[in-house]
Amino acid sequence: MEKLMVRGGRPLRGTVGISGAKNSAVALIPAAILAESEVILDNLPKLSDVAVYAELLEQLGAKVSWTDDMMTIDPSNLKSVPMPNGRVKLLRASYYLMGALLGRFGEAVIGLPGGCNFEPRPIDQHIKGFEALGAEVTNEQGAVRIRAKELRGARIYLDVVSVGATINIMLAASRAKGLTVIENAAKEPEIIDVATLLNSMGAKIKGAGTEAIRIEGVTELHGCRHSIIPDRIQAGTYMVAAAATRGDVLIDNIIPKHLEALTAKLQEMGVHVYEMDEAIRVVGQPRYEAVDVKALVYPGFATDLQSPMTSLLTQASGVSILSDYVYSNRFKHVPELARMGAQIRVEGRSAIVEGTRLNAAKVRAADLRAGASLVVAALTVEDGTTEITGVEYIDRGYDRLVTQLSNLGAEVWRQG
Ligand SMILES: CC(=O)N[C@H]1[C@@H](OP(=O)(O)OP(=O)(O)OC[C@H]2O[C@@H](n3ccc(=O)[nH]c3=O)[C@H](O)[C@@H]2O)O[C@H](CO)[C@@H](O)[C@@H]1O
Ligand SMILES: C=C(OP(=O)(O)O)C(=O)O
Repeated sequence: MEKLMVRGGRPLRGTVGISGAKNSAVALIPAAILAESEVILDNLPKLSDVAVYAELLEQLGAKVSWTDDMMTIDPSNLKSVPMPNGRVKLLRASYYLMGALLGRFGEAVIGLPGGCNFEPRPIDQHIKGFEALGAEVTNEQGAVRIRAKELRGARIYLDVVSVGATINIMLAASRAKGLTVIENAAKEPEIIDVATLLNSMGAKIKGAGTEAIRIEGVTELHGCRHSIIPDRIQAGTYMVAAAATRGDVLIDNIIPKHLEALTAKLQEMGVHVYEMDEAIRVVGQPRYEAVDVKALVYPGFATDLQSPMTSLLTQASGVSILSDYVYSNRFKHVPELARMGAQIRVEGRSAIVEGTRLNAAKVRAADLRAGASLVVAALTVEDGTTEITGVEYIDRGYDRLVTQLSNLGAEVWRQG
């Protein structure tokens, strides 16, 4: 079993360049199959989720070539092949094949998605959206079968603000007849990125990034070239790691506005954070104040940064409370951090963290960001080596993690 080994206690120092965003990439790749000709995606992150998605597109008959950070997708010979099982189960974002295939072929059979399972993650709002567009949706032995004779635009009010449902409805509606309005839409930067790609392909989408998105359906979409936005969650994780190790790191090639909630929280703790046009410098300090954090939908504090932030708050003086209002049970990192000596208790949707020194231990990443949280925690440990298993989760979301951390002076390596 592969492990990530971390010998901590060294302040991170230097510059780290951030790759394209996972959560954009895994939506842009399926979006490309709505086109009749070649789509080129630049600034693509090297992640296992992206590799799985490339294979899924190949199974559907697309020609995919991926070199460095560029992927070319030729969907001209695509078919709506049923995918009830297999690799669709490996990632959460396989649900975007539902919207994309529905838009292109009027039908799709896709197994219920996998990905990180910190708690049940329903897709009822995606289904509600497809049905509003005129599709018939049935559940057949764990796979979702969606069929529409004709997709017609509709007004869809989301009962919960959902990134996935907003994007999935946008994908299908871009080829529906007439106007679709998504109300109570999610506003995450990745949604704007997908709308930008679709508009470059010939779609007519307005309002992405606000709570009302208007999509005027078109009959055909064409190929284009698009550069993926930087990964704000990877960037945020390095910001947190720089603060936790009392380092001095320039996080480069990012959009600082996407990280405003984290920047404000770090400053409230006493971390020195300097925003530049496309970079943020984080300078750690000897003492931090405890703070309360509420994970919310964008532009609130990102739930994907809640677990790494928990590790940082073990390094603050006093008691911090982290509450997650997006995923109320996203605390699989807590028992593992406790093995490292952390003083944390979970009450309802909150983790209550008392500042303390951490020690080396053998721990397991139960999901992607729980893994990131363990890496941040391990980097603070002054003596001994922390062994982290569950590396396959971390590989879903961190591009060349060992190289990036080593370049910042950390002692990190993979074993086994
Ligand atoms: C691939 C991807 O982009 N993943 C991100 C995406 O996941 P994902 O798109 O799956 O998350 P959502 O925004 O849909 O989920 C937000 C909340 O709505 C609930 N919900 C969602 C859909 C639905 O049909 N019904 C329902 O009840 C979820 O259980 C959750 O409590 O946004 C999450 C919230 O920012 C991030 O943690 C994930 O990293
Ligand atoms: C939960 C995450 O990803 P996914 O939705 O792909 O499982 C994440 O990126 O933290």
